[in-house]
Amino acid sequence: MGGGRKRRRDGSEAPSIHPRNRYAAAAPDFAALAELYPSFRPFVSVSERGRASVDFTDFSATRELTRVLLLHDHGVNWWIPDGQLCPTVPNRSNYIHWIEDLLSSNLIPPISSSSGRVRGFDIGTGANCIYPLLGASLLGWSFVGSDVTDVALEWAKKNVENNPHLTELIEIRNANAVSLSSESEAIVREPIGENVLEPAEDVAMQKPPVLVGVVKESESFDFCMCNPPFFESIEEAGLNRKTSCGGTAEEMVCPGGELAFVTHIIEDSVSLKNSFRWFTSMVGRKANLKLLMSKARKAGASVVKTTEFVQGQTARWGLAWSFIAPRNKVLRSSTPAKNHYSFMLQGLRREHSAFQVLKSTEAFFLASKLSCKIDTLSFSVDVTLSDEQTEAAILHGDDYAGSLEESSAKLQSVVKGVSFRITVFEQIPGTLLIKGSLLNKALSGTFSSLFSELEDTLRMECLSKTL
Ligand SMILES: C[S@@+](CC[C@H](N)C(=O)[O-])C[C@H]1O[C@@H](n2cnc3c(N)ncnc32)[C@H](O)[C@@H]1O
Repeated sequence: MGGGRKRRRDGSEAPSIHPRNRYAAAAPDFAALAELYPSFRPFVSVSERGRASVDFTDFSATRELTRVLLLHDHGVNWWIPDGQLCPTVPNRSNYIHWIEDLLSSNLIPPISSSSGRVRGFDIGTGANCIYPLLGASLLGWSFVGSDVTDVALEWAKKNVENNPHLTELIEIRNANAVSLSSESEAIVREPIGENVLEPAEDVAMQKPPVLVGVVKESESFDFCMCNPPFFESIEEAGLNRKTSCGGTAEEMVCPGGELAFVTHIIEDSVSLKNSFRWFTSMVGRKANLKLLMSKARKAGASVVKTTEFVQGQTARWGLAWSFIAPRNKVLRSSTPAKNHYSFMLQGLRREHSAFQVLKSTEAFFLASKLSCKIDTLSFSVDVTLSDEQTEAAILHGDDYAGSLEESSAKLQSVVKGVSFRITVFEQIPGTLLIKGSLLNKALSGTFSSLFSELEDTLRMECLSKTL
């Protein structure tokens, strides 16, 4: 997922605009847009060399640019009142295309949808309603967009109604209109994991509903997405003076910041695991991303993926998780099972020594609730699935594509004990080779998907690379 990448000064790969983004080949042509849209003209200045530019520290200029890009390139009529959060169209499109990648990847099987149309849930759609408008106009997806403030709900509805070709596709829902005392709300408020940020979880408990109680019982969605209120205070929100994208306290701030908000989504996702194929959220801090990945795993997610979005001056990540068992990757009669996998980590800094990576590998399997034994002499980690985990992988997972009888017969023949071994080799300083060997052949599907997740996790921790 992602296109060709540039290297940062520290050797890690910088994220790049999604290859299917409308602006991947060429950035918006301000001069041409100013010719076509007189209302945009006052916001465009042309340098002596003839280069047209827009002052991104001017809210009115940013808003007018968004308006003309949505109109010119997407056929969408759009407006927001002064001060509301103003989205940048190319940046927001990257999140939509990443979800498109997740949906089309073979990682997990599709859910059956009655209409055949992709259906998404945008948590906190804002007055700008940007994700439903982009998803519906670019890809024909349908959406429920939720919010809690009067201004967001009023303007999101206006933005939908002003586009009659999209009104059938987008429903705006007031998350506060659901009863907080509903039974479903009580079901979800069981914190996940032990001791990972209890204060944030406590704060999340007092917040308005996010998914549970807002999603109706009979509903199912291909994905949810969210650009959460990132900050704990409006002072923290006001730190980026290089752009003026507006944003009121209600939009940008929530008690506990993004960590509490996304924790709330993860907690809700446990109760709604069968109602969504993918749960996703944007995350603004790398330290939070790591914590949230671990929370999703502790909550029982079977797949956790991340990406880094190109987002101007500020870094932003995408986090996705699912409870659906990963698809069968091997063990079809025509596909021989693969017993060895490997990948390289290059351009590592000193703190990412072979020992540290070995410890991170151990932490990854422990977070996935697997038992493992680290050997610091041979630089290896042996991973063992319990009998129950092995049974679940074979009978309910996708490690075997045969009938129930065949699966049971296979179960009898499974050799119990160490399932696979991960070894870390230092090739040259700054380059590590990670090898995985399957010792219990019955678990090749589980092994291949866990190894691919380990690769994603180590790359994210060590290299800041899109996964
Ligand atoms: C950072 S803004 C994102 C707006 C828009 N999606 C965007 O990307 O520009 C966060 C939004 O979440 C909304 N919000 C806060 N708590 C919420 C909740 N419990 N349920 C739904 N929306 C919520 C806020 O009102 C705000 O509009």
